[in-house]
Amino acid sequence: MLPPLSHGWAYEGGSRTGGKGEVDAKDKMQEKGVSPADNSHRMLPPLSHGWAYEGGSRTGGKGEVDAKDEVQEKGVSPADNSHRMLPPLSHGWAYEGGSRTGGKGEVDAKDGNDALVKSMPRDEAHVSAATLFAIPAPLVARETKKQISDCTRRMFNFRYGMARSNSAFIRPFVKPWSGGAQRQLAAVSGHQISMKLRAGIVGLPNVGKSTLFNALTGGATAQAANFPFCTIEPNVGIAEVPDPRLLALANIAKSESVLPAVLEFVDIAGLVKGASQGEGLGNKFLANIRECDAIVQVIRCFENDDIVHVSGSVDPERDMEVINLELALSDLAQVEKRLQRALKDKSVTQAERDGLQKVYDALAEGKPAREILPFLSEDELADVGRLGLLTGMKVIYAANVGDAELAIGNKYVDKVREVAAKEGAGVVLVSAQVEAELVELPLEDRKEFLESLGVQEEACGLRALVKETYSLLGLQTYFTCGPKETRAWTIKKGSTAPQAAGVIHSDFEKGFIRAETMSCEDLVALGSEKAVKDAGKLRSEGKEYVCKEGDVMLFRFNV
Ligand SMILES: Nc1ncnc2c1ncn2[C@@H]1O[C@H](COP(=O)(O)OP(=O)(O)OP(=O)(O)O)[C@@H](O)[C@H]1O
Ligand SMILES: [Mg+2]
Repeated sequence: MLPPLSHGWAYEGGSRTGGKGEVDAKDKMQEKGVSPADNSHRMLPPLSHGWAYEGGSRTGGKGEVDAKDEVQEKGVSPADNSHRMLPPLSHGWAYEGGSRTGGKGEVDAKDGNDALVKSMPRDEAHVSAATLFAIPAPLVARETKKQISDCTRRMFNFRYGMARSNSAFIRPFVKPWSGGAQRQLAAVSGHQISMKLRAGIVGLPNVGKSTLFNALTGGATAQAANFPFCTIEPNVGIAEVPDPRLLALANIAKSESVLPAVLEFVDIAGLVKGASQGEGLGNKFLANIRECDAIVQVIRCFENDDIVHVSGSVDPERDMEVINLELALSDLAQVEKRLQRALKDKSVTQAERDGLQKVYDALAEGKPAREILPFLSEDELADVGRLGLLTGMKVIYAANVGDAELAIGNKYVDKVREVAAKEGAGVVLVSAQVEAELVELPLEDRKEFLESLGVQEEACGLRALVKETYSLLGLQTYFTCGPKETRAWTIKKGSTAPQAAGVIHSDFEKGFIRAETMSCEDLVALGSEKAVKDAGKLRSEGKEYVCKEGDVMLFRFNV
């Protein structure tokens, strides 16, 4: 029986029913096919506000809870959250928890207007609004499925989950709503949207994935500890793309706020040999990685007898092979299943079947899908392209070394480089351990700490990893810069000025006239827009202009 709450609960996915149900009861829980008595194991904490439970909770199912008054966040007292007061909606809201930096949300609104609620004062938002207000785009009201065009200052409903990391420890995590086919994600702050892409972190158990994830996302969302299968439920978090140019620009414009570009990372359970046959846990969560745009494969390259290696020794080549094989087998199973269905399904075209067959053949020969996908026609790709094949994604190998080796690497890293070179994949040297220590330090001390390790900030670690992911995904940055904010925007390489404008708002693209453009380097070197103009380096670019990395742009548009 549930505690007598004055607001509703929603349950979904039945541990007992096997089906889905939803409850919205004032004081009594009703669930399809489950009598209240059966639910005694579902007792929830007697809170005056809501929680949501998700797979791995004591229900084993999914749920979401509406809160009325305010939201309680793990480790943060309600007083601290006064700025997160929930709006008096008939429909409730839950907020991001665990870390203030991670997660992305869901617009929970009856219609677009319902989603328009109180904004969070900047000074209280310990991280940029970009990270807090990260939501799938285009914004869609959940119930009406209508697109919401005005994204101004909304609060978002974050689903909570309870992950059981081991038998003794239960912690909340943030579960994203991936919005079905809306793969293109965006971060929202104020009235602006920027493109956000996702990278999935995979690797053997206990190699440092969660440690790296936490450092990347600047929080402690994922439990990281020295035992294999520490992570069970996937963690999702947003990493700000570090860019020293932002601060330099913000200083010039005396901007009130600075908003970096963001990338999203997903941390899943470790994969082991035989995962595709159900060994271990990771395979279950590969589905989360299928929604990603790229893969970061963490390879253990540090020696430490205290940290268990599931295979008993450090051997990057073997480890890479195990992981890549499991990814390929998982893809093979996926394509095979789909192919069988497609053969019976009359709505699937012959070209689509051919596409599936070609990919199946390549995978069966031990080739990654990325080798064959570029050779398929658009029609052939239509079906297989939706499968989110893991071996079809670009990979970055993150060679995780001990702190002393971050500057120069070691023999294991050389091995990773050798294998990666054959595949044409990138390698980034990181030390999850160093990164975990770095995020604890105040900004001004980080550089010094890295210098003590003989490391140049940009050359390795998270910055390099994010940068590499960025370039792997074919992305580049441009800036908008003014007294209100300085902001980095993500665009695909080769984007034209109107396309770049469209990342901010579709109206900017539609009504594009010109873009006042200067290079970030010029602006920083000359110190003001006026100086850039006087030096004849402020350009007025038109519709055909292909943006360059680091352009600072001001769009003139007319709608
Ligand atoms: N570069 C490193 N040097 C030394 N120790 C490290 C390094 N990276 C990670 N570790 C340690 O390895 C252990 C495992 O880390 P973590 O929990 O992040 O691994 P994981 O890959 O997420 O594991 P799982 O698959 O079980 O979830 C932790 O104790 C962590 O501190
Ligand atoms: Mg982990």
